[in-house]
Amino acid sequence: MLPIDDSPIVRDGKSVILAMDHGLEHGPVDFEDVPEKLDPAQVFETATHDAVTAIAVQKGIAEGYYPSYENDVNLLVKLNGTSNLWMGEPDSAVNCSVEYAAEIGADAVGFTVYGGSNHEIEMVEEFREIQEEAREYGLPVVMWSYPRGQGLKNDTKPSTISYATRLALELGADIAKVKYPGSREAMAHACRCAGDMKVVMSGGSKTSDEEFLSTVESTIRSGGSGLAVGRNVWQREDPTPLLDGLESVIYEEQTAGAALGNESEADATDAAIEG
Ligand SMILES: O=P(O)(O)OC[C@H]1O[C@](O)(COP(=O)(O)O)[C@@H](O)[C@@H]1O
Repeated sequence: MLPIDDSPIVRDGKSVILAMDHGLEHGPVDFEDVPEKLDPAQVFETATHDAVTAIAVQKGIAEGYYPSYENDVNLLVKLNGTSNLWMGEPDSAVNCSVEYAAEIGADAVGFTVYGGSNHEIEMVEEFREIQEEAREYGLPVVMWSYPRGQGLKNDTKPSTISYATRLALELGADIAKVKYPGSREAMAHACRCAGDMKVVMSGGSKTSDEEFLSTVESTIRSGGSGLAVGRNVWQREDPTPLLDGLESVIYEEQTAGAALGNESEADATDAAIEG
């Protein structure tokens, strides 16, 4: 892994990567409740919030919208992706090279590996190529480490998530993005399995502010380095209050309760120290 604390996608050792590749991965259905967010410029605007250290998008969105925001946001280009129209074993087509991502201004690259899929072997070979090329450009590599496929039905089981972080470490990722395994203990184990590599939590479908910030707090207390989140942020009509909360929980290590204004600053600090 690279020493990436000086990378623009890291702030005080932590990251909040705003993911917006859902139009490809899930389709326009994810935008049904917030049709105005179909305009990528709106999500780039959200990414200008101080809490956000990078926006993660596919090549086409990067080409079209990053030039207007290059002074205000850091860019993570996702190098592979699959649509929900694909009905086969989990796989992800490589649709952008590291060289092209660097050319259009990427500060980092992202790549999905579905460990356990029938396509794991090819995906890992593709990851080798992009990881080594990214080293030449000095670009951090974020692995969307999502074990799934064949017999792997529950992709958030603690043993699956700790395997996901370890797999990312062993294959040379700089940050592993994994689903939350359901408890602080399980997340702490997954982080230990990652050695010194950073682990960020994947956001998941939209939940309440309370539930989401509590899970994020648990991730930070477990040794996690932040999150890569999409729907929980941009599916909110006004994402700013939640991003303010994420800033408190992730960078200031406040409790979720304090971030939501439900407990005093002193209580929050005490809890953070004890935690
Ligand atoms: O494959 P899944 O689990 O449906 O989710 C894929 C999506 O989740 C992410 O990894 C994270 O986004 P969310 O925070 O909205 O879950 C996206 O980058 C991606 O589009």
